[in-house]
Amino acid sequence: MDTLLEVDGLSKHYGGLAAVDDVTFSVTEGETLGIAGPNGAGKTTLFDLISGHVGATAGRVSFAGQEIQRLPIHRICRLGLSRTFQLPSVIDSQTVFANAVAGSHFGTAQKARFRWGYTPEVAERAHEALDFVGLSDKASTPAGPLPVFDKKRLMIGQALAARPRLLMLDEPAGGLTPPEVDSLVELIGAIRARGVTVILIEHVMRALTAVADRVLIMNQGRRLFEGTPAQMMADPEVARVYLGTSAGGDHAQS
Ligand SMILES: Nc1ncnc2c1ncn2[C@@H]1O[C@H](COP(=O)(O)OP(=O)(O)OP(=O)(O)O)[C@@H](O)[C@H]1O
Repeated sequence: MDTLLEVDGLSKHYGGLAAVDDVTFSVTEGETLGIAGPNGAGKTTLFDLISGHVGATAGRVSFAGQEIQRLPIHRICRLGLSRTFQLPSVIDSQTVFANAVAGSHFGTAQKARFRWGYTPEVAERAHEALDFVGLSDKASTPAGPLPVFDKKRLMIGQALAARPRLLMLDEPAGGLTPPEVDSLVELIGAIRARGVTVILIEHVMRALTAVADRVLIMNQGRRLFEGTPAQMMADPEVARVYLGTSAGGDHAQS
């Protein structure tokens, strides 16, 4: 399989703090990579650097053979890389459908040619994405009052409406009940089955080990470990730095 994402020597410094410090890894097309590590390890900053939300201090990000570290967010999205956020970032005042349209439109290269602001193709992608995440029946309801899992699914729907080759999920299982985590694992399995490459940051060990082919553990901005979920669970350094901590230990029970 071909390499889809290549991260090489990527760093982000905030003054004297190296939030991400010389991180190198790659992701193969069709693979699911899990990222975990203690709070403040630099996981979200790593996502922000890859998706273009934050500029790198040093290093290179290559997506489908093209360097993207200096491209604006919408260009990166239109190349086929979309993401979700740790906290549900849906537009509360808009309907579920309008939220999906926003994601679909963001990922579409063509300019809006219709006076109501989106093309039939954009609407079609939005409907299809809502159907896929199981929110079609709520399409015309406002997003604001939705429960957490619905908002998280909507965020995933928005990202999928952009038709990504690579989907990056930031703590999708955070705040969910155990049955919701099961549904999420199923949903990520269905996304994988479509051939979409997935990178997820996840503290909930049950979710991480269920979906990830490979795991990258970060600590203090650096890569601490890379291997299979089984190798991770047996690694003494990962146990010492992450799984043995209250964060990792508590979440491992979830
Ligand atoms: N805009 C910023 N300005 C200054 N420091 C920042 C900024 N963003 C992140 N940091 C710092 O960078 C480090 C890494 O933060 P980051 O949010 O990437 O960690 P994380 O691994 O995602 O943590 P968590 O699991 O708690 O979400 C932390 O020390 C954080 O305080």
